Amino acid sequence: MTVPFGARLRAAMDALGPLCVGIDPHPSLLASWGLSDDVKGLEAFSQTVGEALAERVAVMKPQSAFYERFGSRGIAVLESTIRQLRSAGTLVLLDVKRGDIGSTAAAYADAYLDPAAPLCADAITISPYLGFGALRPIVEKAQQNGLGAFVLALTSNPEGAAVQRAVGAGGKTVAQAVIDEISQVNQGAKPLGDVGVVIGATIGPTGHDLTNLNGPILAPGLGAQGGRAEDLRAVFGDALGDVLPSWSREVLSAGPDVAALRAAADRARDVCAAAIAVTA
Ligand SMILES: O=C(O)c1cc(=O)[nH]c(=O)n1[C@@H]1O[C@H](COP(=O)(O)O)[C@@H](O)[C@H]1O
Repeated sequence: MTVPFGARLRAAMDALGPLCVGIDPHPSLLASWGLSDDVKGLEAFSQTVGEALAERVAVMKPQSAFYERFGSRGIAVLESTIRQLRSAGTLVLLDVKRGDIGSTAAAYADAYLDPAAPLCADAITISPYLGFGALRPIVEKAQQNGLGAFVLALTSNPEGAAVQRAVGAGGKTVAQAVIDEISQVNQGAKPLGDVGVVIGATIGPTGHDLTNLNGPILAPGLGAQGGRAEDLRAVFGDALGDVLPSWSREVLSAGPDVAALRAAADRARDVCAAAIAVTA
């Protein structure tokens, strides 16, 4: 029987600590690693990050945009990166931020959440701003296949607030309505539901209610965007135990040395684990 994504994620976080490392091969990082800004550089970067961190961190999150830059050859590198990480046993969250009308959302589900698809990951990021209901085909496909999805709720960028914190007819913010929809999907799942939210570590206290979420919370924005582990408690309160802090540039800039990358990831994990433990 397929083990659901939420259970696999909980086990990975318990075994390896609360850490997601993003694979974001920015041109500036390729340059600082001494790599060329081309497919060969992209491939070397991805392989080194995988070699350094696969099996050591709970989740790795390749950012699709940096692979798409190079067209089909970049996508081929993304495919092999996902394969390399998954075969090492690391959970792969593919950051593609998809979201469309239902019939097209179903095609995105086929592209990323079907075990037979070349780009199949353990989970993907999705955007609910065409309506949460339009994402159902993605959520259903994920759950059928023991996979997951993380829905953008309160993003780390300052521009997100105008949309996400707007108050709808029921008196709830748009983000709270999204959180509540996810809570329904995750209801009763043990130890954790398969559908997560994305809430930036940078946003400060907002008063959103995560009590019934019963799902993982991806918290990007640490390091390069100014978020700090010490901020997590103010943002997430009692939900801290389900938070998966995510770091990209801050950790990646320690490369290309494998030992230095590992040390940076260990530091990121340890500061977050300590911040989370304070209130546990
Ligand atoms: O979905 C995401 O991962 C995401 C959501 C969000 O609210 N903010 C955010 O920064 N991200 C992603 O997280 C990564 C952050 O990278 P760094 O700023 O280098 O740590 C990028 O790949 C962003 O696309």
